[in-house]
Amino acid sequence: MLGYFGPAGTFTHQALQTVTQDEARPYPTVPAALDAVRTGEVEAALVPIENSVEGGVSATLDALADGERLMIIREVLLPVQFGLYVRPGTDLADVRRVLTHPHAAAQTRGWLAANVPQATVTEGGSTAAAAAEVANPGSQWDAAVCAAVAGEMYGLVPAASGIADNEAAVTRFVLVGHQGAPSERTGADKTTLVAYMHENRPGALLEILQQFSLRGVDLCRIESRPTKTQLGSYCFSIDAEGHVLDERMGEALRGLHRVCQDVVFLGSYPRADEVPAEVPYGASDGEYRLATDWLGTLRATGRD
Ligand SMILES: O=C(O)C(=O)C[C@]1(C(=O)O)C=C[C@@H](O)C=C1
Repeated sequence: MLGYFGPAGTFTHQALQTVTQDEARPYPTVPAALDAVRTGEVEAALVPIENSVEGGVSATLDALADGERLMIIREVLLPVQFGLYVRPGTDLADVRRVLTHPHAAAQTRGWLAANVPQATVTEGGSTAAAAAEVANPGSQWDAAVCAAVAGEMYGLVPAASGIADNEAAVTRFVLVGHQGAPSERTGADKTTLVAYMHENRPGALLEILQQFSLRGVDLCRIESRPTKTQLGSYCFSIDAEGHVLDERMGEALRGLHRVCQDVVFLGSYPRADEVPAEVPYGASDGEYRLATDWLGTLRATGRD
């Protein structure tokens, strides 16, 4: 059984339905969904990790970095569109209190300010949980920012549709399972990790970046997250193009291990867009192996 950030009707639920129709178990928060994987209640869980407008989902980045180790098995991309959903009979002009997920609030901030300037927006739970709450006849909330699927599922009607400030927004979700052998290498892969520096000193971040750039590995995402030990202490959450089985990625990880205090490997898995990695000159597996063989001969015989 799979788990997901729920309840039914969240964008995460919709993303899950693009990969399986099997019954799955909803969890009210991302940490709860990931803990259910840790306890074995579910085999794996789908959670949001990044949005093209709002950036990384901190709850997910932190829950993956902390606690018993988990691994990303695959990723799913979903275009996200929002509507303002109300109980039947409520007009846009009557909307005073709006409830939604923080990422959804951020992606509709401009529209809400322009079209319901009288409303206050409260962030919490998920978009679908907000719809379920608004559906309550005695609810203190007048409207939810959510997907059409969620609005309809909980018996609400749209006071407005297509309210995203950026219509091309896409959210990326990851299916997270137990630590184990990484997913198979496809040639169009991503690797996710968290790098902890030894100490805060000049050039430490540059040193981390150099491990990738020297080996021709492109980064798709890098974000600093607090280590939560003290103010000003940060680690780096990174998505890099390629698989841990790629020679250049292996070299980059070896380099990171030498210069970092800790490197948390969170998986190598196929890219949802299936775009193959661009391997720069001198960075292919064949070229790495030739160089290793050459050095081996040199060391053994002195001949190049
Ligand atoms: O609340 C939901 O529906 C979610 O699936 C979460 C989430 C997010 O965390 O980014 C997913 C997609 C949207 O960007 C807004 C909210």
